[in-house]
Amino acid sequence: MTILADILVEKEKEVKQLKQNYQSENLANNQTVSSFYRTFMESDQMKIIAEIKRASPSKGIINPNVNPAKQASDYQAAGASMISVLTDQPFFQGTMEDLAMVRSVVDLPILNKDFIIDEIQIDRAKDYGANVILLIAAALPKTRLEELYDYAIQSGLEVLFEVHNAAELSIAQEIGVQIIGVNNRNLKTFEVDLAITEELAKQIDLTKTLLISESGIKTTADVMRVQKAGARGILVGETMMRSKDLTATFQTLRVNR
Ligand SMILES: O=P(O)(O)OC[C@@H](O)[C@@H](O)c1c[nH]c2ccccc12
Repeated sequence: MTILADILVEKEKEVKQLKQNYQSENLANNQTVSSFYRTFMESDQMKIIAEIKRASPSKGIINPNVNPAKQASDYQAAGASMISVLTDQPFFQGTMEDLAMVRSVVDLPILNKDFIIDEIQIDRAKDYGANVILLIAAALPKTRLEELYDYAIQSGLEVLFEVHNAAELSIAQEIGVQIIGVNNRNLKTFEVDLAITEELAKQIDLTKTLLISESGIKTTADVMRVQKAGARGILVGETMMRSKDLTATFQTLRVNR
């Protein structure tokens, strides 16, 4: 089995439990945050999405003792445009409480990074203060992706729709998503290659679609490469979590478009 398949088996269990125990508060999200799509599309700078990620299946333990609130406010102070919070527990050691803590200290949009397979996770993301959810094309059939996409949009959330190859990109385009994240890491083999962003970007209408390049970004040259391909933002986890000097790291990863 691939790691993605393993993760999805665990998610099925989590969702089953949630359905028994979790009562969505259906809170109106009344904190006004700016639109992810609009602010990124209108900016002439490459935007940085900084992630809170304690561990991962590909890298093992990265930064287990991170204080999510402190880390998020440091990200905001250093110039992040959005914070991504990994909330998967079994494989990434994240929690929904991490997300709630981050929400209480930043006013940036927040991405709930998880493996979403059911509407109840979208309700929960919103209840805990997320503005954006991730949908991973490789995780579900197209009909289900479309249902979850529509549900999230109707709930007032934005969706980062993640693809890794041309077939998944076609699905994104058929659904008509506004924001595409190209994951440079193959979730089945963990191989990372920035050429994936370059290849897929050629097939995207970048005047209408917001393109984010995700994973494996460490150097100025990496950022310049994906920005040249057409990305308006980068999603960076490990490099941020290992940084001893976030101001310097942000300077390294900041380039003009
Ligand atoms: O730590 P990195 O290589 O900078 O990657 C960050 C982010 O792209 C990665 O965490 C990620 C991208 N898509 C995902 C889907 C699920 C879990 C994690 C991810």
